[in-house]
Amino acid sequence: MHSEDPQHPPIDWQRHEEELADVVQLPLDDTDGPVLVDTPAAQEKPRFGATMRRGERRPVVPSWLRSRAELAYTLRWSAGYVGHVAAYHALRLPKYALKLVFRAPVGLVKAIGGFFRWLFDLEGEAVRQATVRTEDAEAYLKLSRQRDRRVRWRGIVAVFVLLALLIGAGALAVGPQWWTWAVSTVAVIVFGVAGAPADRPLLDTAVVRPRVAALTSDIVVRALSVLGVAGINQAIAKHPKAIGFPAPITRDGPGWRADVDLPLGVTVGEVMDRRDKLASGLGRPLGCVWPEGNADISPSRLVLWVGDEPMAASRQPGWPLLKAATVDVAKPFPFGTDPRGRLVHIELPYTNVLIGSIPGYGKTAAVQLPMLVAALDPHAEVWGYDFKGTGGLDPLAKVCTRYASGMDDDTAEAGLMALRELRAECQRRAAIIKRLPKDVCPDNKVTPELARRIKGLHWLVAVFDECQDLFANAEFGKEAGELAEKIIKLARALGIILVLATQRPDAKSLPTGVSANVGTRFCLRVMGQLENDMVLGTSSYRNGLRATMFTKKDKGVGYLVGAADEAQIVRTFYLDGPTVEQLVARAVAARQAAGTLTERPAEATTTVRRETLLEDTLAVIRADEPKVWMETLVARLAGLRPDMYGDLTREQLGAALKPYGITTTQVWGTDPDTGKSANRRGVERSAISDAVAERNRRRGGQAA
Ligand SMILES: Nc1ncnc2c1ncn2[C@@H]1O[C@H](COP(=O)(O)OP(=O)(O)OP(=O)(O)O)[C@@H](O)[C@H]1O
Repeated sequence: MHSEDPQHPPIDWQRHEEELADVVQLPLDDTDGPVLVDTPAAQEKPRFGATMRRGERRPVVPSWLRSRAELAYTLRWSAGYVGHVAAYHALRLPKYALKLVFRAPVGLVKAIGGFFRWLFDLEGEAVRQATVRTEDAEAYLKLSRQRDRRVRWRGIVAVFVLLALLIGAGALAVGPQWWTWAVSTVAVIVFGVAGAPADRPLLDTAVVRPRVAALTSDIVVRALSVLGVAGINQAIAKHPKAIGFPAPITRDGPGWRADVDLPLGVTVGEVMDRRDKLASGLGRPLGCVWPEGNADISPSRLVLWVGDEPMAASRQPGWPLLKAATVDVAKPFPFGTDPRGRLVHIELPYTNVLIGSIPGYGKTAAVQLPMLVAALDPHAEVWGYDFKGTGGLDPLAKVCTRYASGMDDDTAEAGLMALRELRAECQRRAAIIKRLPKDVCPDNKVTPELARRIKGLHWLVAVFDECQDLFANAEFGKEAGELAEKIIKLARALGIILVLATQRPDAKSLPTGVSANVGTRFCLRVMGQLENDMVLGTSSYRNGLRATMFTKKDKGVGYLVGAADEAQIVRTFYLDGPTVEQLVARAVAARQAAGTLTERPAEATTTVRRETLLEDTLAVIRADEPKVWMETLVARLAGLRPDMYGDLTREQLGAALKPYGITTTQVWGTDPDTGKSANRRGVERSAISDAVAERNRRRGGQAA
């Protein structure tokens, strides 16, 4: 009913209510009586402008045109497709020519037959015969007259055609030879095509396209109704159109996209939980069916994308940085592709990265990507720690300033030392930034410009793969967790990027202070809500981000949160061993050219065993020696354990002792070979005995 209709003036609710109150003595005081809740004002539709403002604007330029990489990929694909089809048919040209030659006589006979049928109007013959059989004289006369008329004018046309053909033939006879060839070729092609059997086309099939059924609203509704979600079934039983489609189902990349409004009270999470049933209802492989939520609109808005082929099986383009000579860490880098085949980028500056999954689903492969990006930037520093010791990151060791791999306490301790160093590095960097003038560093943070220009503020990417083995370590875990939390909170603005990967994201193996403060999260397949929420953030599971829906085949496929406004499903780029080695070789070359490879402290390659180094050093210093030169220590250690310390240099020993807080000082002493006294680098015995005591105290405390 229209409110301006003079027949139906707007209802005066106020008056009715007052009248009603007079009759039934309704209390009108709204504090202690029923209130009229559905007021006319509330029933009004929102004004045009308000709804327009909330409307979702479709992108003007399609996504594949907006991204340079995607445009390049689409153009490359199109060129490749056209090239393939052209080459395929070019090779078969002789075969096609032969086919045409053999088919041309049949085509000629067909053409002549057709011509005579047309000339004598033979199509109508059957009807004329029928009128003879039924002895319908009038109809027969009509048809015969029509036939005579037709045959007359068709005969005249035929005479002209024949004349034209004769003149043509004459011209060919007197014209140059190539005319004859040209006309014969055209005639063979035309009659060859006309003579082709209907079931055997002339051209072979250059590209076999997989046949996939289109997605329709009926199919979607049917699939949703077999999920066993009570809310959906009841709503459909009451009203067959209870499931709404706010936008037409469209082709989106290599698949279909359906925007679906689930019935009231049903959430997208309930559908995502039953992704396998949904796939079965749609009659598609599981890897093709990707339900997503759009919580900005409503928890019941489902965006269903159904791919033509399973995501894990579809061909992924190569990593776009495969050919790059150098890379800039400050720029977003391609991390993977989404189900629609579009590139997904992540940024490293000002964020930390957490990657989690059950074993064997692509954590190490995912961790390698930011590591390689940092490695390919000759001015960035990379640290790598692998606490499971399977050697997944070994190929990258060459470009790491610090690297350790192993599942022993040594590696865990090295990890702890690295975290202590990172903490100290944070303080150093903060001090540098504080000293910088405000116009150079207005936001008190490392900018790409500062990272490039100022020594000590370069990007530092520190990777801790299988970090659960560090954080759950009985001896070093607690301190490591506390340090990691502090670093994560501090380091973002200071150019330090922590990348953590874990296969056991629970409170013990991943301190909540760490998991709560990471900016970029990538969750591959996990088994439960707890792990899911530890990696993706609290309430993620409830909000429909469920990495539990990934199946056995979804290797390298996970939810990426924090890289864009919305969570994205991403399949990471997978680089095999030889490819990684190639990239590392290129990174090494770039670093050599830039003179940054030499920055690696000798400690990174040393084979010094940390657990005995302190004790061994203390053992070779006599109790009456307060200070000892480094070279004396190196010589004595080599004498103590030649196989272990035989190749040890002063620099390596210094670097190996540094993480324990032992620094070298000037020591006055006498050279035993020359008898001359001199001031050289050395260490104090007390520093070493303090470090041993501190270590024993820690171990004792842990054991207690
Ligand atoms: N993006 C990807 N695409 C395809 N396959 C992948 C991808 N990422 C990983 N895989 C496959 O998964 C396997 C396991 O990967 P990876 O070693 O990185 O897993 P992980 O989670 O680190 O395992 P673990 O916890 O045992 O160390 C790889 O060997 C590879 O075959």
